[in-house]
Amino acid sequence: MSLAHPAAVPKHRRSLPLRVGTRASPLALWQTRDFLERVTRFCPVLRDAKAFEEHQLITSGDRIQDRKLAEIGGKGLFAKEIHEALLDGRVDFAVHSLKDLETEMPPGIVLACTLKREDARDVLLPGPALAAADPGDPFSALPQGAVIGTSSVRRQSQLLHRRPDLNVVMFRGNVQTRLRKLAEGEAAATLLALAGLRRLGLEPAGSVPIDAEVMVPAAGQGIVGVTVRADDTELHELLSGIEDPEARAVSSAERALLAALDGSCRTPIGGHARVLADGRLRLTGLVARADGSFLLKRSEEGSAKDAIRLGSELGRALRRDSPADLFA
Ligand SMILES: NCc1[nH]cc(CCC(=O)O)c1CC(=O)O
Repeated sequence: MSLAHPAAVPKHRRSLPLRVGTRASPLALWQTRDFLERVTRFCPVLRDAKAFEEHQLITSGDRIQDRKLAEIGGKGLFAKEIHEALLDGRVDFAVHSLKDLETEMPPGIVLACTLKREDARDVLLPGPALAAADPGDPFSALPQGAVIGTSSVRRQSQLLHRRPDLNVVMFRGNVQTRLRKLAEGEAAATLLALAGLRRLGLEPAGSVPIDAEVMVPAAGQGIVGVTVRADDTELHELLSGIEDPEARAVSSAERALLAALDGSCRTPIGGHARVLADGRLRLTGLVARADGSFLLKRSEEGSAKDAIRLGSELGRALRRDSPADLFA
């Protein structure tokens, strides 16, 4: 069956089904199935029930649940096995949370498209024992010494910088697991990505989104990215048809910032770009120490066409003005 569609007429025919690689968490599956629906809308020839085959892959990040990501080697762990399946030809493309993808793709793999961003903000979720947080100032509403569950050094550092009295405890596992721990009182509150909660329909009452310049999100947070083999030009062309140019611009700036900072995965780093009314980009970058004792945050504006340069330059400036040991 041919993949003919309005934007790209394929040069040759390939056989269906197309095999999509995905993690097996409820969020990953939601994102993958949502993506397939979008492709199908864009390319009606794929509306066949058998056009796609879902391959659920277990990654190292899924297997190791008892340690901080920062300690076990960071974000690449959610993608390594998926990249391998792609390079081995076991799958044809793969759907990822962009924030879990390393800034530089392994040789032979390209980021074929980035999808429209869901809300990039982190959200503060108070547990049952806590009154709803004050939307005006979510941090100061937390009681003295409160226990906050998170295993993200980025969230931890920003919290502790504002509230050194808080006690941060490790919270890992998928979104549902963390919500269960919160309900069982393992922490008074937790912080999660709003995007994941919203996609799963789990955005609880009383949760407070925190402005992205107050709690700087992770680069790529809220954006789904799709990878393909670099030599599969036909599929690359098809997938890039549903690219969201704004998501590409903001994520390019954020990921270039992250790459320029080249922190070890233990370094708390945040990056968030948005498009201003005049079409320019505003990028905010953050570097901190995990205990919050050092925190540097800066914003720059620039042309969306130069998103990568904007990110690299802000990243280099932040690096220059931070203690060298953060980048060991
Ligand atoms: N690290 C896990 C992860 N990867 C992507 C998301 C949320 C969805 C997104 O950012 O697109 C989450 C959960 C979280 O951080 O709360």
